[in-house]
Amino acid sequence: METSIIKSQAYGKDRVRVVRVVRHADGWQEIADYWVCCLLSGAQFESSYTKGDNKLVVATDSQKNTVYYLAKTLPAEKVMVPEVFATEVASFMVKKYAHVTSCQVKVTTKPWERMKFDNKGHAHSFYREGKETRWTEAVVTKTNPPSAEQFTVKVNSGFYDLEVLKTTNSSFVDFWRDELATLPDMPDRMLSTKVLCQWKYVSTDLATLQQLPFDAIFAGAKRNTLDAFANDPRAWVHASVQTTLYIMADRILNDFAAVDDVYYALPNIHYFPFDLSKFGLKNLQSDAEVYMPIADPSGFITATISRPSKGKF
Ligand SMILES: O=c1[nH]c(=O)c2[nH]c(=O)[nH]c2[nH]1
Repeated sequence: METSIIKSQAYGKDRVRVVRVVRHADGWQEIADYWVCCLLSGAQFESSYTKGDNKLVVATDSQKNTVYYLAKTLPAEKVMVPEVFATEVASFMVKKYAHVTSCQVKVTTKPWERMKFDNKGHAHSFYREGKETRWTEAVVTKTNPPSAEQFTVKVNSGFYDLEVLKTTNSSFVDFWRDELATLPDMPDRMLSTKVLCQWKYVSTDLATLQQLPFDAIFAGAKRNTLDAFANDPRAWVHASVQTTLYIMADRILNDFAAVDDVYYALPNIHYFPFDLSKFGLKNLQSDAEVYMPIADPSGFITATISRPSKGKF
């Protein structure tokens, strides 16, 4: 039997999630958010496939570290443009390793749009354009069945998948400490969530209910969500996602008398600063510029907020 030959090979790390923040002295911040795939090839890697010989194998873990290392050490303008960053990573690999003859780097990005208030771009708050879905559900119930004379109308409206992110002005400190608590205080952190917001209208009069300015209330709920997230003066550094949630809902209830209560579900999508201290680089706490977003698990903060007269039940 003929021994099989390798016709082609390439190996590396896929879906390296790297986020780079550029913080300007005047408070203006920029963000790049990438999925990176880095693959190495070279004839000398053949023995790792055919002979179990790892001596020349640059671990895929090291390739991942290199992506974060370069995101930190390259000048910002070489990181913020995907094409430039891809060529930088690929050329770094072929220059550093004599036995690497080719490096293929794919960078996929989903841009964060800068939030705008009064037509002015916000310094550090972003959203993903056009991602959210508007949604509604109506339930009409007879009060004295089978009579169709009287009924109540309940309408739930809302939106989900509104993705927002702020690169600063969020914190989480002074939480419960015991032997199971390992999270350090975070006086300034990245905050990102995918908002689900839902509100309720209740009426016994269909015609009156149908006159409500549903489109304006939807727009107002979204505006309040973004504005509370980015700007609310009650807490420029929101103490927690819980506080942010309460402020968002409170603003909607204040703006729209027709809204009975507001429910939010806010996943706290974690972006952890990547620890580069092994490479002599400071990237933790106030030095954080390069982050690793974590798909799972996320925090998950929920609450239904109503006016005081409504009580708790
Ligand atoms: O805003 C937050 N609320 C929490 O309850 C919590 N828990 C945690 O680990 N991080 C955070 N952040």
